[in-house]
Amino acid sequence: MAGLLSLFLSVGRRAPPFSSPRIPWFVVGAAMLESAAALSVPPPASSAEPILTVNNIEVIYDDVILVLRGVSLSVPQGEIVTLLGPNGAGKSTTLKAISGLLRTENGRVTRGEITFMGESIANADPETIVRKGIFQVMEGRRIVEDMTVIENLRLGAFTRRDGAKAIKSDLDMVLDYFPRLRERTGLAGYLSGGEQQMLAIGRAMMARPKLILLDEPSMGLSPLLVKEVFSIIRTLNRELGITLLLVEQNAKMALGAASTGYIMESGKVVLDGPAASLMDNEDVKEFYLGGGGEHRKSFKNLKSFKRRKRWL
Ligand SMILES: Nc1ncnc2c1ncn2[C@@H]1O[C@H](COP(=O)(O)OP(=O)(O)OP(=O)(O)O)[C@@H](O)[C@H]1O
Repeated sequence: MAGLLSLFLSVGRRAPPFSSPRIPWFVVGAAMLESAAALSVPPPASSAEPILTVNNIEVIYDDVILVLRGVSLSVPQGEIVTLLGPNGAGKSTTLKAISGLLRTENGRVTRGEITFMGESIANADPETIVRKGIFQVMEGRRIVEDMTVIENLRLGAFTRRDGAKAIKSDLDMVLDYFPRLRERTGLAGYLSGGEQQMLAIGRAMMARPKLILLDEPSMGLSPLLVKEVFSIIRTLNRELGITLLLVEQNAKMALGAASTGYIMESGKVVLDGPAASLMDNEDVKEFYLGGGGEHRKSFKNLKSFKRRKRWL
């Protein structure tokens, strides 16, 4: 089942519409549960109860490549939290550590704890994590291009056991949120980039998630489509109460939608706080909201980073 999950999370991006279906069946290694030390709970980022806490995690790929070093964050129930940072900072790795997809890339959480709705999920298998209510929409959308829109959406419901009627009703609900998709009856490979992103989000909704991990939804989209996708993200959060953890390069859009932001660099969180105050922060403005560009400095040299306490 982890292989099927990997199918639509990991492949399909570059498949031409009429190519033959390729369904790699990942052989996921045995669970490598670490006896993570009991750590204190991070301070709440808002008044809402956290649905997810990541406490001081370390992640290693291929048993040797240390990528995350003591990352902590808290996602309050019903809110949108964003994770920002330059390429290679470890944002996607953080999402994969939460969704369990790390193990499909020979990575694992070697220290720290991840707690979802009070239960430890660090190093659990991806299917178990989907069943608990977390669904990751991977960077690059990863829809299955040689399946139709409806077939892609139905894939999102593959862990559900509540019957065809409930699934059909959710399919209609998703298509109501994405009316553009209702009109697209051909193969998903022919959808525009924005429609593919909508399909990827719609497919996540079909799993009835409590928390969606969304990796760079604005990637490769025109400014108009970015606005449309973010408007849908806000609507899903407001109307369906879905909590979102959003990784983005578009800091302005992400901080505009989120209640809380975390900024990562070189495998660590270097700054965090309410999204509105991050928007007003001079360093964030310089680094992420227009200034800086190619020559931006590192957060690690800032006094505010040096003063920042780690949750331990
Ligand atoms: N499967 C993997 N095996 C080994 N190293 C990896 C793997 N995936 C990512 N890395 C490394 O981990 C580091 C963090 O990568 P990650 O993709 O998490 O960063 P990111 O902040 O999401 O960046 P981007 O915005 O470019 O996706 C990088 O140095 C990357 O090369």
